[in-house]
Amino acid sequence: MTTVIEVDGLRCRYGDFEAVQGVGFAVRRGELFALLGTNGAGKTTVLETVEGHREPAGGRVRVFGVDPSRDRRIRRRTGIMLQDSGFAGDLTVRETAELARRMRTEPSDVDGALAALGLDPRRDVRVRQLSGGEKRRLDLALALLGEPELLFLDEPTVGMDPESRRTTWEIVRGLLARGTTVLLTTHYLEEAERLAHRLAIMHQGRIAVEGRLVDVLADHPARITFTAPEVPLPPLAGTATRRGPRVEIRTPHLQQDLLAVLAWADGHVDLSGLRAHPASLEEVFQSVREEVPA
Ligand SMILES: Nc1ncnc2c1ncn2[C@@H]1O[C@H](COP(=O)(O)OP(=O)(O)OP(=O)(O)O)[C@@H](O)[C@H]1O
Repeated sequence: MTTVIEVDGLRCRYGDFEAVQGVGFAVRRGELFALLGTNGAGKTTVLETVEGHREPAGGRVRVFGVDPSRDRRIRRRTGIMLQDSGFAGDLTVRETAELARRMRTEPSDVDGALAALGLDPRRDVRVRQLSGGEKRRLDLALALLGEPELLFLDEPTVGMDPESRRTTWEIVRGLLARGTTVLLTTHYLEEAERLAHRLAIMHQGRIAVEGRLVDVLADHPARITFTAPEVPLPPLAGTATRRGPRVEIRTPHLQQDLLAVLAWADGHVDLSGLRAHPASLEEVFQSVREEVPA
């Protein structure tokens, strides 16, 4: 499968401060790679470098096989959804899209892009009168002009209501199905869970966790919880903690420990409220925040 983005040993500095300290990942064609992270982890810096807006202090970045900071030709093949498109607020939606179209070198269907984002009824409204969610949809419509092969989405659904967010996810899924490659940064873990083929969690300039969601979750302890009388528990692969009658078992072997608990309880102990959960992305994120020393 073709690799669209290759990042290897990337280092970025702001003066003496090394904001990105040896980051590497690859994104294949048609794949959505989500870059998650704690505040100030370095996501935006990585994104800007891959977009070609920033030169690395070290390491190597290739987009469509070339250095994005030196070879501008790849810009025709990419779309960038900025945090704020920066167009004048007194232009209408249609005028803004038309202006953005003229800045692209290849033909673009302005009306199609606005319709795809449900902005048709708002085409004659001034941009400053749009809601926050409508502005984000306009930013996405502008990024889609020219039908880019590679799309950079920086916090695409901030300010959107749940319905607009779902519509945006549908649009992104449609783009992926047509082979578009997407690099996404988001603070919404659910967004990454729903869209990402693979993801990375950054913390303090480094990637702490990377992989497919199922693999990332499988690498973290699952939880078994129940309420039971205070009798000794069976031998377990995981670690059990008790708070009164409430028992929580954190285990790398969910099936094995669940079977052990069920066999132990069988016919003797009432396990009220028994629940078994694989790790959630929220828990993985939390453990990254806690485990990597500052
Ligand atoms: N222009 C700058 N000058 C100095 N330091 C900067 C500059 N821009 C970013 N930084 C610092 O670099 C680090 C990484 O910033 P970056 O914006 O890439 O992180 P982020 O992961 O996108 O954060 P957030 O999720 O909070 O937006 C942070 O510590 C930030 O304070």
